[in-house]
Amino acid sequence: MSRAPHPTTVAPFPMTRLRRTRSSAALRNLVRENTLTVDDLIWPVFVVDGEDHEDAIPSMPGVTRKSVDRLVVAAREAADLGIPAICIFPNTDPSLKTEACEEAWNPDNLSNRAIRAIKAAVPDLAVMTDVALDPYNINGHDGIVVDGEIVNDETVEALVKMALAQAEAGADILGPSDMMDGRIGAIRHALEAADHRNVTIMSYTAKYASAFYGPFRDAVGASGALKGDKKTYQMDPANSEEAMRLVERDLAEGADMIMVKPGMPYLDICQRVKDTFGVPTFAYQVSGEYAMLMAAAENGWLDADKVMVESLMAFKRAGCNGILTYFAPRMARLLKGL
Ligand SMILES: NCc1[nH]cc(CCC(=O)O)c1CC(=O)O
Repeated sequence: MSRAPHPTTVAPFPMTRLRRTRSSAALRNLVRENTLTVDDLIWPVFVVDGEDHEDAIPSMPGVTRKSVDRLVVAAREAADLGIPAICIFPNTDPSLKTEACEEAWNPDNLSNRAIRAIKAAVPDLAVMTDVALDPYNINGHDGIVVDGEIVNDETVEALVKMALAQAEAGADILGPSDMMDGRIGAIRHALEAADHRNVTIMSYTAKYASAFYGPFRDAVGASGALKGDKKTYQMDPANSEEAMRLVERDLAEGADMIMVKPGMPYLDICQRVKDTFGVPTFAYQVSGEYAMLMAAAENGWLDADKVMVESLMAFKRAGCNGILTYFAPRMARLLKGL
């Protein structure tokens, strides 16, 4: 992954034939610049109330919402495959959604129950969370809405309570995905004050206002609630300089890891972040990217395994340390030859 300066010493043809090192699998293996391993994978999962229950998400073929008991089984399987981390997203009962989003910091909410159950059963698997109010918000927004405005500072106070409850439940990685200003610093201070010194923060730093989140919003049941769009807090897809400022800001506030989201349409941002800051950098291959590849595969237009491998390798080439991907178990199985 080290990037040499562009070579100026290439001998002219035919002394140099760049095809030579492509001429056999053995040579290709020798000169390969990047590798994809199971250590690169974080598996996003959906949890729902109930027992021994699982429902399909039509826009995400092969992905299901699972009750906590089933999620624990899936988490154990993921750990057995060598997947280092799982990321939990709750499908909250609509009756629990309010304007103030109090369910977000209920120590016994669905997400916190799932964290506890997984950490008890599979302690070595890192558990990541989503820190944002949308699963609990009657408005479907990531922040508290007052007179039509998504209010920043009140939201940050709520996010701090939510983050602390997740840390108490045993989360290893907190993932603030809300895009409010000042939330990383506020969460970091609160974690230190509560002696959660080793809880890490992977900030959704460059999170764009994207149309690729559609299937996810179906999966967590937020599509119906959301009025309007998220453009006053998520980034404009036209911007790259702004992403650099956000990364610098989040690092200064105490983020341990940086995320770019969505993934495939934003590989330039991944590469820029890694080249500029050299910090642990992750990409989220989001629901719409997964849906797009799987829909084509189900039509027989693309080979699912091949586009999975190629799309995930692209993140490594761009400099990412890892990828949140719904393909995680499938990719892990393929890597193991299963
Ligand atoms: N805080 C919400 C959140 N956390 C992760 C995703 C999207 C993930 C995906 O599409 O796979 C979203 C949706 C949104 O911002 O509307």
